[in-house]
Amino acid sequence: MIRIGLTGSIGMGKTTAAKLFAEAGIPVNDSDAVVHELYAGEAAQLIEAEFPGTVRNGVVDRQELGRQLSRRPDGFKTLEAIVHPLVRQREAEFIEREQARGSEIILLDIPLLFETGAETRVDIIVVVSCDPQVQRDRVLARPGMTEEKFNMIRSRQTPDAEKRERADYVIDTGHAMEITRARVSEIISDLKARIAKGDFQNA
Ligand SMILES: CC(C)(COP(=O)(O)OP(=O)(O)OC[C@H]1O[C@@H](n2cnc3c(N)ncnc32)[C@H](O)[C@@H]1O)[C@@H](O)C(=O)NCCC(=O)NCCS
Ligand SMILES: Nc1ncnc2c1ncn2[C@@H]1O[C@H](COP(=O)(O)OP(=O)(O)OP(=O)(O)O)[C@@H](O)[C@H]1O
Repeated sequence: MIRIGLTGSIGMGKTTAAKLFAEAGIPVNDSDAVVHELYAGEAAQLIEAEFPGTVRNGVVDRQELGRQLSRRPDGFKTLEAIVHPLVRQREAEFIEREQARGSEIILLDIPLLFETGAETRVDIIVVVSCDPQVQRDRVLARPGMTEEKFNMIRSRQTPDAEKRERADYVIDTGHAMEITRARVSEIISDLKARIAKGDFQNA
């Protein structure tokens, strides 16, 4: 089974690209979606204990958590120590399920792939990327997003240029959606051809 790791900086189009892979029939594990689930479940009380006032009706209020993190950026380390092991566990369960189903290719959406050394867990790295101005316009248009929060998140992410350099495939998301969709199809076809040629030992 070939594991694709999909990553990219904030607003570069990971979620959109992951949807296109799923539509093309590739099973996808979406880490951000897992975090949303955890924040309404098993992570909530652990986070409330470290960041009092962030849980409302049993669910982590991300705006409030974001506000507290802006005041104490060192809090990211504490938060990640709670969240990342739980995310890893869910990912491992997904991989096991797909292995049992005999899937040929799967996709792991890992926003912090380079930052957390996740390269070793995947066979192929796909990076979504676009012009920084497009990225900025997309992100600042989101409700509740501020320049400060955008800069804080960006400062914790590996720069786009470095991500592109370390990628096996880059998807440029700065143009029409159809171009992104075509690039996703092209990557899948290329991977299938490489699997057929015997390029991967674990295929
Ligand atoms: C900081 C939080 C509260 C902001 O929530 P919000 O809903 O406003 O934004 P969202 O989750 O959609 O993230 C926006 C962007 O920030 C990136 N991001 C999220 N957490 C981090 C982090 N710890 N370090 C760097 N970038 C991050 C995301 O990948 C995305 O590109 C939230 O992202 C969070 O709780 N993060 C900690 C969990 C985490 O590390 N998730 C990402 C990997 S699984
Ligand atoms: N050609 C394109 N490819 C991908 N996304 C596009 C394209 N054109 C416009 N967009 C828009 O850009 C936005 C990309 O946001 P998306 O949520 O996919 O990014 P993300 O990388 O997952 O963000 P985050 O890192 O914050 O989770 C979406 O609103 C999407 O509709």
